Amino acid sequence: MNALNVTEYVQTLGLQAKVASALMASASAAIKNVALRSLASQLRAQAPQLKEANSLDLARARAAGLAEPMVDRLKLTDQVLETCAQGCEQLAAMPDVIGEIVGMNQQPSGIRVGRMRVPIGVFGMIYESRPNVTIEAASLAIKSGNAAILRGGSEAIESNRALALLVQQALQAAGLPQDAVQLVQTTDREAVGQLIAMPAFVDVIIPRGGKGLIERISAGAKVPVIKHLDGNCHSYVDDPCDLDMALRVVDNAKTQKYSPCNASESLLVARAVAPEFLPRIGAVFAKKQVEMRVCAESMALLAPISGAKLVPATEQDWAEEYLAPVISIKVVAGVDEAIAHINRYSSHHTDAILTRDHLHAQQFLREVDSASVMVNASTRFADGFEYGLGAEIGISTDKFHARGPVGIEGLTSLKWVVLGQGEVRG
Ligand SMILES: NC(=O)C1=CN([C@@H]2O[C@H](COP(=O)(O)OP(=O)(O)OC[C@H]3O[C@@H](n4cnc5c(N)ncnc54)[C@H](OP(=O)(O)O)[C@@H]3O)[C@@H](O)[C@H]2O)C=CC1
Ligand SMILES: N[C@@H](CCC(=O)OP(=O)(O)O)C(=O)O
Repeated sequence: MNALNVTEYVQTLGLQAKVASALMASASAAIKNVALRSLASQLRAQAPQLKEANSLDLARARAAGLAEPMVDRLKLTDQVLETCAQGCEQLAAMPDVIGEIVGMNQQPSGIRVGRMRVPIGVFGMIYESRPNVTIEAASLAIKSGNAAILRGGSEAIESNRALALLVQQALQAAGLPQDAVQLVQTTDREAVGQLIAMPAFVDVIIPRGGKGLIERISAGAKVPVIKHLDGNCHSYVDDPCDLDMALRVVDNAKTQKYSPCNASESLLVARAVAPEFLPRIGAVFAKKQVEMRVCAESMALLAPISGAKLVPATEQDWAEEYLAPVISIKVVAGVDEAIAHINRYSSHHTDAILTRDHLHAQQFLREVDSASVMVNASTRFADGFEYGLGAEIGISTDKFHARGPVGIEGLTSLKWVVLGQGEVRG
């Protein structure tokens, strides 16, 4: 496809999505749920074909030397497909919020005023090479009565093509327009440039990705954007703290998976507990070959651990999202310094305090300026499914419209409805 063809191609997707969005907005809850259940059963029935398509992506990624955590997120295993299928079924079982009217109140004039939840229309989404996101985004689009144009990462193109075909078949089987969910079939990045510049067809753009993507979006977007950006997430071990609990939680937050945006990239430790806690967590990281980028005080406490990969931290490390077996570690005076450090260096995605002090916990919740703030829990919980949303579009690092894990409500807006009986304004 040349540049002109890409432009025309994406515009066609936009036009088709716009037409489909009107039909989706008026579709009944029952029909949308039929589509979701049909998609779930097809994900199970077609698992061998989906894994075959996925194996093409995996072979290409490995040949290109993609890092192991990134290969891991590209995989469509039986377990990943089953989780996707269950997610569709859970969404189907959830109440339909479209058309729901809230806050209806009678005014002195006699009119009754409330707000109705409606789909946004068409959303365009650009996301990483994680094929299960295609199903999460498609199923949320269906349930919320929107149309979606999906542009997944290029390493996942074969998997995404196979998944998008199933989604369109499920839509058709339910009598819904198949263009309600369309995949951008080219990996040419020109398509992204076009997708973000079509206000006539696309109501909102949802980018999930790192700094390169956001630069492109900031430079070219002509429609509103809900940013889902990098996660430089912190775990802060306070004084006083249950250090056995902190050990479990920090280990999970860093090492359960290295690629997700909600993995902790930075560990802060209160000075009073550092001599006891740092050697213990350092031994865990050493065993798992996690490189530690450390402040001078941490270095002195961690140096005796055999096999520890220790590197003096630079200023850049405090702001870094590694997405790899690497963590930055800093000793701080206490909760005030921890909060100040987090507000300076965090990407405002998810940050956690591990503490026994109720007032410190309350202070952390109030003062840390991030989309999710947690007490005594792993940052890895920042996830739509874990928050009870059924599925997630991603984790918004914006403050407006939607913040943190975005589910059905984030894909809707509230319009005013006014019910009268012939009242006129005096
Ligand atoms: N907040 C959230 O919900 C999430 C955030 N992330 C963040 O994403 C990043 C990791 O994923 P990674 O794959 O490296 O992210 P990238 O930003 O490299 O890629 C994400 C998507 O954006 C596209 N893209 C990237 N740069 C450009 C550009 N200049 N022009 C057009 N398209 C572009 C990619 O396309 P192509 O395939 O062509 O490279 C891909 O589809 C991390 O920072 C992570 O925290 C990830 C998941 C969820
Ligand atoms: N909310 C998701 C994280 C999604 C995410 O960050 O994905 P990725 O960056 O592709 O590994 C989860 O915890 O599963």
